[in-house]
Amino acid sequence: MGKLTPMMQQYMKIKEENKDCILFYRLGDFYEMFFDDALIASQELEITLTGKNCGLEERAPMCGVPYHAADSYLNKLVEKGYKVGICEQVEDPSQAKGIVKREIVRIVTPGTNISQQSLDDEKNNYLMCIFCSDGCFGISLVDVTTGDFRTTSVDSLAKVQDEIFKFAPAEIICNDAFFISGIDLDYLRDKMSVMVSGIDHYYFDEDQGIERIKQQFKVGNLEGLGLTDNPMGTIATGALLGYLHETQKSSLDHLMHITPYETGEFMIIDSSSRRNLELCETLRDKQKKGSLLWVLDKTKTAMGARMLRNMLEQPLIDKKKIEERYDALDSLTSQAMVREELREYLNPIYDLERLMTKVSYKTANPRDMIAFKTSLKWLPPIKTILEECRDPLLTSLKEQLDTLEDIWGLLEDSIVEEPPLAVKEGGIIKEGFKDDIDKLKRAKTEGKQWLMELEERERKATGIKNLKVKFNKVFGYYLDVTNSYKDLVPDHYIRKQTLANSERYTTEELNQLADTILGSEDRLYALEYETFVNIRETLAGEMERIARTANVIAQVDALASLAYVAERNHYVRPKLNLRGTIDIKDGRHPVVEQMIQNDMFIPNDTYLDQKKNRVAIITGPNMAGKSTYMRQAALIVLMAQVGSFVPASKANIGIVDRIFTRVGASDDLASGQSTFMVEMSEVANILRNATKNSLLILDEIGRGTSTYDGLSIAWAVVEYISNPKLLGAKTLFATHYHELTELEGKIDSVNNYCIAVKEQGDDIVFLRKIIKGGADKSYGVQVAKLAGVPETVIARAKEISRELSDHDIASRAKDIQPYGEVQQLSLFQHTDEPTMEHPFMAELREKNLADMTPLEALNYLYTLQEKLRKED
Ligand SMILES: Nc1ncnc2c1ncn2[C@@H]1O[C@H](COP(=O)(O)OP(=O)(O)OP(=O)(O)O)[C@@H](O)[C@H]1O
Repeated sequence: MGKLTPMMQQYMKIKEENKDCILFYRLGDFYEMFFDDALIASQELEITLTGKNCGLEERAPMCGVPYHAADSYLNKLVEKGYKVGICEQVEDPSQAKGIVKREIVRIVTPGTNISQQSLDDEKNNYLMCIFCSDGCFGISLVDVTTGDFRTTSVDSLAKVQDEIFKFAPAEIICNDAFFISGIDLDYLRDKMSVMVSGIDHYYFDEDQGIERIKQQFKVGNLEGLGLTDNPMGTIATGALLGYLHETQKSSLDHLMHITPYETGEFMIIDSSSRRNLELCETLRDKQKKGSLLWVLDKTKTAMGARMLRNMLEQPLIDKKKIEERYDALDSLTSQAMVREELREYLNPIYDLERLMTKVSYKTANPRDMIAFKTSLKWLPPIKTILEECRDPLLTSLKEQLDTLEDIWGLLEDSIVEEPPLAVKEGGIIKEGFKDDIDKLKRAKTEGKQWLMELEERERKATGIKNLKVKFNKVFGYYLDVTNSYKDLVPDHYIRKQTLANSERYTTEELNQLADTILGSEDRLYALEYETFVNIRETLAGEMERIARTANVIAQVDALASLAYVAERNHYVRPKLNLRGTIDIKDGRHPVVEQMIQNDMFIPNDTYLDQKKNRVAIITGPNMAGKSTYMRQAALIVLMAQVGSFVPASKANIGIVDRIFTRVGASDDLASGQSTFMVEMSEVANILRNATKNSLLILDEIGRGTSTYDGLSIAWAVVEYISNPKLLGAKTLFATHYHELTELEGKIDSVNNYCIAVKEQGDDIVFLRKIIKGGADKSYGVQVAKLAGVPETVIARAKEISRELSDHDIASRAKDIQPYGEVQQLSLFQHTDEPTMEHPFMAELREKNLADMTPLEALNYLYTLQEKLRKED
C-alpha cells in the first residue's frame, strides 16, 4: 500500500470537512474532481473520466473542467441540485516550499448561484430560510444576485406553502422541526425543483443571529430594521446570514436592507390558485408565454421585469396605495409621448442590481463598468422627463431618483470605451486619468522614440557622430562609443564595459529611461489593475445610493409597462369600492384575448355583491367558455388590485382579501392522492380560509366522484358559501349539474347564469355570451362530436341519451345493454343527471345543510348515500 501524496492529503482533508459538496479542486488551469465527485461530474457533465496517481495502488478516478469555462459546468451541477465547493490555491508563506495551500473560497448552492447564467436569468433566485417552532414559522429570504432581502412570520403551514409558492425559491434551508411540520417535501423537490436541506441548530441561536443581523445591516439594535415584532423572522434571518457567511465567505456588502412584511398586507392567493390563474407561468408547460405576466410585462429593464413579477405575486389590499398606482398609470397613459420617451431611456439600462452583486463579489470586470456607465447616462434625462408627470407616486419616485452623476463622471473619466474582459492585462484606464499610467503607457509605445531622441541629443552635445544607444540582455540599454571618439566622452558618462573597439557607457538619464521602458509593461498592468480595483471599490462604497436608484428605475419601468399595455390593449381604469361589489362591464380575459387571433373575443359582464348577488351558478355546455369567464373575473379583480388597468369597458371592484380558485383536476398536485381527494382538500382549504371579503372561483366541484355524491357536495358547498352566517363569499360557480340551478329560487343570494349556444341542426354554435338563467341542455354529445369522437360512438351516445332522458338515471342505467366498446356509463354520467324528485334529493332539501359545518354536511351526505345503497 502506498501513501497519499501531500496534495491528495490536502484534498482529503478538505473533502472530509465538506462531504456534501462536489469539490472543484484548482490545479493550474483546471478544476479537478476526484473519486465519487469525479464519477458524478463525469456523468452529469458528460466529461471524460480519467485516473490520477494519488500515491495509492489504485489510481483515483478524476475528471476536470477548464478554469475559464468552469462557470457553465458549475451552473449545470448546481441546477441539478448539487452543492459545489470551489477550492482555490491561496498564498501561505508558512507552507513548506513547493506545497501550495488550497482552501474553499465559496460554496455554490442553488440559492447562492451567481454564475453569469443565473445573473442573466430574468427571475429572482431566492434562498429561503424557514424556522419552525410550535406550529409557527419564521421566514427569511434573500436573492444574493439582486440584494432583495425580506422576512415575515406566519402561523400555519398553509401560509408557509403560499409564501414558498409565491417566491419559488431555488433552495430552502430549515431547522429539523420543519421536516416534521407536515410539509410535502416530495412536492417541493420533485414538482418545484427546490433543494431543501436542514442546517445545524446552532445557526438558529437567537442571540448570535441578532449579532449577525446587526453586523450585516450596520445597526445598533433591531428597532430601526422593523424586526422587533418579528422574533421568528429574526431567528430565520440570523440563520440565513450565518449560512451565507459560511458558504459565500466573501463580502455580502450588497445586502444592505431587509424588508419585513406581513402576509396580510397583500391579497392572499394560495398556491393552487396561483397555478390555476396562470399568473406568471402556464399550468401545463410552466412557460411565461400564455400567463398574465406575459401579457403585462413589456418592461425594458431586468429590474423592472422583476418588480412587475413581484407586483403580480403580491396584489395590494390598501385602496390608497392601489389608487396611487392608478394615478401614475393615468399620467403615463394620458401622455403617451412622455411614456414612450421614458421607455426609450430605460431601454439601454443594464441590470444595476446584478452589476452591484458583481461589484460586491469583486467579479465585476471593466466591461461591467462600461455597462454601469452606459446605464447611468440615462438617469438625468429620465429624471427630467418624470417632471412631466404630476401624480404623487411618479413625483415621489422622481424625487428619490439619484442620478449618480458623480459616479458616471468617474467612470467616464477613467475607463476606456471598449475595455478588455481581463482585468490584469492593461488597456482599461483612459488617458488623462492618472499621470503615472499615462507615462507608463507612453513608455511602452514611445520608448523607442525617446531613445532615438536621447541618442540624437547626446550626439549633438558630445560631438560623437557615431554614438549609438544599444541594448543587450546583460547590460540593458547603453551608449556605444567607438575608440576613435573616446576622448569626447564627457565626465558624467558612467563606463559599463570596455571592448576591443569600443566602450559602453550609461548616464543617469539613460538609466531612468531604461527603467521606465523595461518595467513599463509590467508596471503598467499592475497600476491599471490597482486603479481599476480602486474604482470598483469606490462603486462598492456607493452601493446604497445605486441600490436606491435601481429600485426607483424598477418601479418606473414596471409602471410604464403597465401603462403601455393598458393603452395598447384598451384597458380602463377601474373604480375601487369597499362595499364588496364587483361590477365589470364588457370584461375580457387578458390572456385569451391575446391568443385568439382572427376570432374576436366576446366580452361579458360580471356582477357580484354582498347581498342578492353573492353566488352566480354558471351552466352551459362544455367548451362554451365557463372557465374562461370565471378566470377572467378573477384576473380582472387581481389586476385591479395590482394597480393595473383592466380589460373591460368599465369596472368597479370591491377590494377582496383573498382569491381562491378550484379549477379542474390539478393533476400535478396529486402526488399519491386521488384526483377527488385533491379536489376535496382544496375545497376544504377554501371553506376553512375564505372570508366574506374573498372571491371564490369554483369550477365543477364534485366532478371527481359519482354523480350523486358530486351533486350533493356541490349543493352543500353552495349553501355554505352563500350563507352570510357561515361564509357569505362572492362566488362564481360553474357546474354541469343542472339541478343546482334549483337553488336560485331557494337562496336569495344565488343567481343562475349560462353561456349561450345556438343549435344549428345537429350541431351547436358557441355564442360565448353570458346570459341570465340556467342552461337546459348540456350538449355533451355535440361537443364530443366536435372533438372528433368517432361517429359510431356519437350515434350510440345519442341513442342512450334518448333512452335515458325520460327516466331516472339510476334505474335506467341498469337497463342499458352494452354496445360494442361502449360499456361504461361514463359517457352519459354528465349528460343526464338524476331528477330532483329522487327521495335522496327530497330528504336533502328538507334537511337544512346551511346549519352544518361543511364536514358535517359531507358526513351527512355520505350517510344518506349509504342508506340509498342499502335500499337498492
Ligand atoms: N368570451 C370568449 N370569446 C371568444 N372565445 C372564447 C370566449 N370564452 C372562451 N372562448 C374560447 O373557448 C374555449 C373554451 O372555453 P372554456 O375552456 O372556458 O370552456 P368551458 O365551458 O369551461 O369548457 P369545459 O366545461 O369543457 O371545461 C377557450 O379556449 C377559448 O378559446
